[in-house]
Amino acid sequence: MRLLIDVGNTSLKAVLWHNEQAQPADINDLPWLQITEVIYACVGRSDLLNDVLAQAASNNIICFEAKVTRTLGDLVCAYDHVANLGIDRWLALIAGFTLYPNTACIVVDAGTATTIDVLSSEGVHLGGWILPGLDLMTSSLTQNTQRVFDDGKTPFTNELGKDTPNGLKNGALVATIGAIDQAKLHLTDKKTEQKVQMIFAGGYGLLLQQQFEGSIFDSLLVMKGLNYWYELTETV
Ligand SMILES: Nc1ncnc2c1ncn2[C@@H]1O[C@H](COP(=O)(O)OP(=O)(O)O)[C@@H](O)[C@H]1O
Ligand SMILES: CC(C)(COP(=O)(O)O)[C@@H](O)C(=O)NCCC(=O)O
Ligand SMILES: [K+]
Repeated sequence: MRLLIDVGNTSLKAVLWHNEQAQPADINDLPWLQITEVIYACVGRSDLLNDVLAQAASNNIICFEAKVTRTLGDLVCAYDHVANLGIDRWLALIAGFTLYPNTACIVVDAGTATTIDVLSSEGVHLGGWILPGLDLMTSSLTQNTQRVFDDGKTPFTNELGKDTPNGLKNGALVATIGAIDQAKLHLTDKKTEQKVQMIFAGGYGLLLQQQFEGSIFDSLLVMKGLNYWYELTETV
C-alpha cells in the first residue's frame, strides 16, 4: 500500500491507498511493513514531515515529493513560474482533469486559503485566484477592528446579516461565492454551451459546494491528485 501525505497550512493529512481505496492513516502509528512507497506534497511546514520521512528511510521505503511541472500529460499549467503554483492546487487540477476528462472545471480548495482554479476542457489551466479562507477572512476583521466580533456559534449562511457575527460570517461566505461565480465567466462560451463541472475540496469545501447546484465535493481530491501524479510521473 501507498502512504499519501498532504501538508497544508492548517493540518497534515495522511491516507493509506490500497486497492483503489483510501483508508485513514495515523501518522504516529504507521504499518511500515505494508507500505511500498510514500508520496507527499507540502505547501505548509516541511518540518512536519521530518519524522515520517526519517522512518520511511529507516524502513528502506522510497519517498517522492510531488512538484508542479509545466505540463503533465495533456494538462498545462497557467503559471510561467510553475514552481510558484501551490502543489495542492496542481494536484487538485490533476485530479479534476483525470476524473472529468474533456470537461471544463472550476476547482475550489477551501482551507486556510480558498483557491479557485479554472481548467478548460482541453486541460489548459487558465489560472486562478487565492483568497483568504473563511476563517482568515473573519479573523482578519475581528483582529483589526474594535467593534467587529464573532460569537463562535453563528454559522456561515448567504442571508443578509442582521447582527455583527452574521454580518461578518455571511460577508466572508458571499465574498467567496461571488469569486467562484466570477470564475464561470472565464469558461462561458455561448456557442457551445459547454458543461462546467465545479469541484470542491478542503475543510470548507462541503459548505461551499452546497451553494452550487450540480457541483461535487470530494474530500480526497488532493490525495487522488497525488496518486495520479505518481502514476503519470513515475513512468516518464
Ligand atoms: N469539517 C471540517 N473539517 C476540517 N476543517 C474544517 C471543517 N470545517 C471547517 N474547517 C476549516 O477548514 C480549514 C482547514 O481546511 P484544510 O483543507 O484542512 O486546510 P489546509 O489544507 O490549509 O491545511 C480550517 O480553517 C478549519 O477551521
Ligand atoms: C494558496 C495556498 C496557500 C493554499 O494552501 P492551503 O490553504 O491548502 O494551506 C497554497 O496553494 C500556496 O502556498 N500556494 C503558493 C502560491 C500560489 O499558488 O500561487
Ligand atoms: K486551499
